[in-house]
Amino acid sequence: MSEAALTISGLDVRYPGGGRAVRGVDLSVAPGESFALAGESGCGKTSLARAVLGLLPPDARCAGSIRVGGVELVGAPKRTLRAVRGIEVGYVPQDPVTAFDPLRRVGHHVAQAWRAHRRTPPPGAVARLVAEMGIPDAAVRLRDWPHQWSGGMLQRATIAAAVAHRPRLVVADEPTSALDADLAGSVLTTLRAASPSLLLISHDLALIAEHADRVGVLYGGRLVEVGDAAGVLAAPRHPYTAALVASVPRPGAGLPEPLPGRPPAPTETIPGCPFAARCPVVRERCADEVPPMRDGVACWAVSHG
Ligand SMILES: Nc1ncnc2c1ncn2[C@@H]1O[C@H](COP(=O)(O)OP(=O)(O)OP(=O)(O)O)[C@@H](O)[C@H]1O
Repeated sequence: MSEAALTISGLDVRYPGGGRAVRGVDLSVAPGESFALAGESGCGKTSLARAVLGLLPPDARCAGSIRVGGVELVGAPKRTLRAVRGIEVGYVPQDPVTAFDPLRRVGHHVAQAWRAHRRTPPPGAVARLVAEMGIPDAAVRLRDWPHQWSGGMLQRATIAAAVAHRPRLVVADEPTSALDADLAGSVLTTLRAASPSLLLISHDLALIAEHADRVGVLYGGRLVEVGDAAGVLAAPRHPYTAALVASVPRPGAGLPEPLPGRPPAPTETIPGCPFAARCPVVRERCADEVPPMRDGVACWAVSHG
């Protein structure tokens, strides 16, 4: 079997003040795979993505292991993280408009992918790459200013920059949240086709079902369900995933059911299942024992009937 593009084991991310945003997460992304992380706001998706990119704030603490292409990133010196980021791991930001300097031409931004590593883009490479992302007349259009491009075109340019060095993995944190719904699908199709493997952060379950091979659902910093994306979202097994799916409005499906209560704060110490306080099928042991991940679900009610 070929080596995973990304292997995360026992990952914890803590912020000053005791906030534990990610708690003991294990996951891996295979070469060629698109893996999505889903969950409510505050569940730890961005903290996990930033840990992989080596972009956590300096006072954040990371424990456990993150391996990309055999290189351990947790505890690695800044020099190693800089060498990996942009070369082994590409990054597609959330909002393409703010990612561009309005006073620099679009081509300058894409060429930064080389300059950031003290390299010069080979002749024609920037235009070729941007054309591959579906921008017509790329060589000419690269001389435009960012305001002359639409949000969808700019996001395609950031994808071009993210894959310039043929990384093992692309990390994209809500890459379509600033785009119209009709553009989101086509940009994700481009992103997926351009990425050798993809860690996609999104709260849009419909986009995940369509554009990810597997999904991991995070709740209170813990992974509660992992599996085939379309399958998990069509027939969720964890009560939290089921509640998340039921809270999405769907045409012709009546009113969505809002999720009652609030997710736990990262500063809370929760001895058992993080979802216990909101769970419709809660058992006695859920309050005291963290359910282990079994067969893709971390839930006492599912794994013990
Ligand atoms: N720099 C920080 N210092 C302290 N706490 C932080 C910091 N960044 C994030 N947090 C907290 O960690 C928790 C997880 O945040 P994170 O941004 O990773 O979640 P998320 O699922 O990506 O949410 P969103 O979708 O809103 O971005 C939240 O409670 C957040 O307030």
